[in-house]
Amino acid sequence: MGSVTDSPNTEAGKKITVIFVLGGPGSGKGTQCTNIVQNFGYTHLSAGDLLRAEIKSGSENGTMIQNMIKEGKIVPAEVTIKLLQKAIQESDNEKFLIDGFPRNEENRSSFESITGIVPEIVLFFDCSEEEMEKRLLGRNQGREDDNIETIRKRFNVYMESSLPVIQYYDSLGKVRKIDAAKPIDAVFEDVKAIFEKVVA
Ligand SMILES: Nc1ncnc2c1ncn2[C@@H]1O[C@H](COP(=O)(O)OP(=O)(O)OP(=O)(O)O)[C@@H](O)[C@H]1O
Ligand SMILES: Nc1ccn([C@@H]2O[C@H](COP(=O)(O)O)[C@@H](O)[C@H]2O)c(=O)n1
Ligand SMILES: [Mg+2]
Repeated sequence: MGSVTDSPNTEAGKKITVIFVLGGPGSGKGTQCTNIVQNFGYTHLSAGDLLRAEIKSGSENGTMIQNMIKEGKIVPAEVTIKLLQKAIQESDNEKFLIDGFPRNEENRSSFESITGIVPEIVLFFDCSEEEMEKRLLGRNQGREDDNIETIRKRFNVYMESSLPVIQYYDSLGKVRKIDAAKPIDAVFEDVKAIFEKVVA
């Protein structure tokens, strides 16, 4: 990986299928990715989880990443893309759910120019802010950004920077919008219907 090729989603001779999983903070991206992995054999790469692991690893970028996450800001694309590339290269799988990425225009355009990978489809979990706030405040996973002050900042970043990326993919006909306000099992029924149509 690292350069644009004639066959954009090809890495070391294997065809890579990438699905971006987008939606607001707390819309249920991680929850549904777990279900998709169990049922459809994808590997789940959460950009947020990779960044949190980078902090824990004691990397030189750790303090910068931690400060950005506390403020609900988007880490420079170059950092997140390196983590995603490494995870893709180290995996034996060819099918990836990339959760929480691209989060802004810089994420999107840098990923495309650096990797040449284009998503097969983009899953968009659509949920009201009121419901997402309730879920995040009840999540109880010890995340430093699940407090009301940071949650509000994350919502602002989502509206200003992430929604335009979803709109961009919608203009390309790639977005599959899901009503994420339903109960978890009902959301997964809708997700399944979409995946049954995706060519493996
Ligand atoms: N459909 C749902 N109905 C009710 N609760 C849900 C639903 N989906 C997920 N949850 C719960 O909401 C919380 C947030 O879900 P999850 O971590 O999957 O969201 P996320 O989109 O990955 O959030 P983030 O962007 O912050 O990582 C979790 O506690 C999860 O159990
Ligand atoms: N592409 C991304 C994804 C995430 N971040 C930072 O991580 C925080 C948590 O992300 P989740 O998807 O786990 O909610 C997010 O608020 C950002 O600070 C990022 O910078 N770039
Ligand atoms: Mg998540």
